[in-house]
Parts: sequence; C-alpha cells; structure tokens
Amino acid sequence: MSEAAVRILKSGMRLPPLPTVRELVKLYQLQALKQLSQNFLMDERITDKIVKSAGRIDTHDIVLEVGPGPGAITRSILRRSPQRLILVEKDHRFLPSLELLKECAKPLDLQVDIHIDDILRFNMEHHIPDTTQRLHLIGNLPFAISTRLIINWFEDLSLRRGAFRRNDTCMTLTFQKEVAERICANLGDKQRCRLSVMSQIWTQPVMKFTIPGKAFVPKPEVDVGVVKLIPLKQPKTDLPFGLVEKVVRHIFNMRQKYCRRGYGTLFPPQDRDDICYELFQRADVEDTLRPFQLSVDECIRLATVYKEFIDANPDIARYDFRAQKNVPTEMLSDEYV
Ligand SMILES: C[S@@+](CC[C@H](N)C(=O)[O-])C[C@H]1O[C@@H](n2cnc3c(N)ncnc32)[C@H](O)[C@@H]1O
Repeated sequence: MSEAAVRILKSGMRLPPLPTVRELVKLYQLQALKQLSQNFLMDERITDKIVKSAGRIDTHDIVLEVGPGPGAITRSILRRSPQRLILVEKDHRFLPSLELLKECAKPLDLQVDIHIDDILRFNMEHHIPDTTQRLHLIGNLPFAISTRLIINWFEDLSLRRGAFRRNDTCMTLTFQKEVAERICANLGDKQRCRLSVMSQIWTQPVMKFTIPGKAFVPKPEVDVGVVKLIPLKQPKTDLPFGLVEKVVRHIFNMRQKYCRRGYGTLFPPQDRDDICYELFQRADVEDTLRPFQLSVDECIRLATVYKEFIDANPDIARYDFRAQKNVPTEMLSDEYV
C-alpha cells in the first residue's frame, strides 16, 4: 500500500461517518437488543484508544474484531491499516454499514471479510488457514458471552489451536469493570477468583483503562474495563485444560473457607480428609490459606498432585460432588466469581 493511501485512510477521509444516536435508535431499535448485549461506542477518541491498547499493528497483520456492530472500533482499526480485517457479527442488521466500510477499504488494498456468525462457533482455522501473519483479537465484547469466550480461548491457547497456533496472538477486549478487575486481580486482592487464576495461567492480563458507562449508547448499568491479555511465551502448566479448570473451580467453590474445603470436594466424603492431608503435603501448600491467598503456582501444584492421584485411582476422577444430595445452590453455579 502506498504511503499516500495510508495517509488518506489514517485521516479517515474515505470512511463514512458513524450513524448518529438518533439514526442508531431508528435503524436498530436499540431497546429491543438487550439479549445481544448491544452497547455502542460513539466516541472515536475512545475507540482509537482501545485499538492503540492492542499495540503495534503492522501492515502485514490480521485483525479479527468481535461484534463490530455499526463499526466504530472498525473505523479505528482500519485507520491502522492491517492487511486483513475479519469482522464477526451475529446481528445481520449491521451488514449494510459494514459492507460500506468494506467498499471504502477496497481501493486501498485492505481486505475486509464480514461474517454474520456467532464468535463462539467461529472456526478460526478454517477462516485463517495461514499462520505466517500475526493475528490480533479486538472487541467491545457483548457482556453476555465475554467470560465464556475468553475461557474458550484459554483452552485454545493451552492446545495451541484456533487463533492461537502462533504464540503472539494478543486479545484486547472490554469487560464489565468488575470482571476486568477480577481477571487482573493479584494474589491477596479481594477480587481474586477462579477467573484471575485461569487468566494468569496462560496469559499476562493488563488493565489498560476504564470507560465510563455513559460513553455507551444505550448506557449500561456498569463501567467497562479494557484488558489486554498477552499469551505467556511459556504457559505456567501443560496439564490438560479440563483438569486444571476442574481443580481451580473446586478450590474457589468455597471462597471464604480454607482452601482444603473446596479442594476436598474433588473426593468422596469418606476419604476426603485423609486424601487432602496427603495431597496438600505433597504439593507443599498450606491447607488453611483462603482461595484468594493461593498463588497460580500453588493452584497448579494442587492440580498436579490431583492428576497423579486420579492416575493411580481412576474411579475417583468420576466422583461428582455436585451430583450428591444437599449441595448448596451457590456451589452448583458455573459462574466465574
Ligand atoms: C457491546 S456491542 C459493541 C458494538 C461495537 N463494537 C461498538 O463498540 O460500538 C457488542 C456487539 O457484539 C454483537 N454480538 C453479540 N453476541 C455476539 C456473538 N455471539 N458473536 C458475534 N457478535 C455478537 C452484538 O450484536 C453487538 O454488535
């Protein structure tokens, strides 16, 4: 791409203006779209800042944007001139505005692929078969799927598949502020939870900045945090994702209790105390710490000794605490709190 073309694109001259709030309301009947978590950003300074948080975007890079909606962040990405921009949007009503952006980018050799699809089912390897180009994942995520999406992506990261066949695919994403703080929470922070540990096993999460709820249309009830998740060159473990997820989930099931209480629910009640005593000794972890006081390494050591134990006692792997009678309802939840 010529320098002149890059200049034109960067100046935004060729990009159509964003629809006004009135047009948005008319076009997309905003009130009706709560189920798709549609809260739009209308301020280019904020969308530019989100894209800037992704770091350097090269003219050889690919960017995948989740949920572009009417395309405010999309415009900011286009001004950074990646080689290819992939848009995955579930709501087909945005197709005309996105097609318009695609048309504007065409004379500048900038490839824009629009997929009306669900990001949770989007096949990265099919749509991005080549791994020679660096990929950036960017999105003002729908709140309703944000946690599920990153957990799916951590699993892909652990298996080096999907968007993570290269180890330099960063995610720059928005979350409800409280969720963003949990993702980044350090050892001992009161927000420290299962999501903090899961995020920090495979990535280094960095809180970039917060966006007040009033910057969105319609205004959500919460503020929003922008987090960049940088894959660790050397993940903290190569244990199977499902096993780590299970152990961390059990540990954090009883947030206020000693960590041995939640961990103990991995085992049938009759042997629980003895097994826990032995495994905490073997893992060299203090069993009276509260879950939020456990480091990522300690959680991994507890997962490692659990794996050794079930390899020797395969029946125990099938034990399902939640299938037992009188389990408190909060412990049946899969919520990442
Ligand atoms: C919070 S809005 C952000 C819109 C736009 N990027 C912005 O910042 O103004 C979330 C967007 O994600 C879309 N969306 C919701 N669920 C989705 C899914 N499962 N897959 C892809 N897009 C989805 C919504 O239709 C909406 O356009």
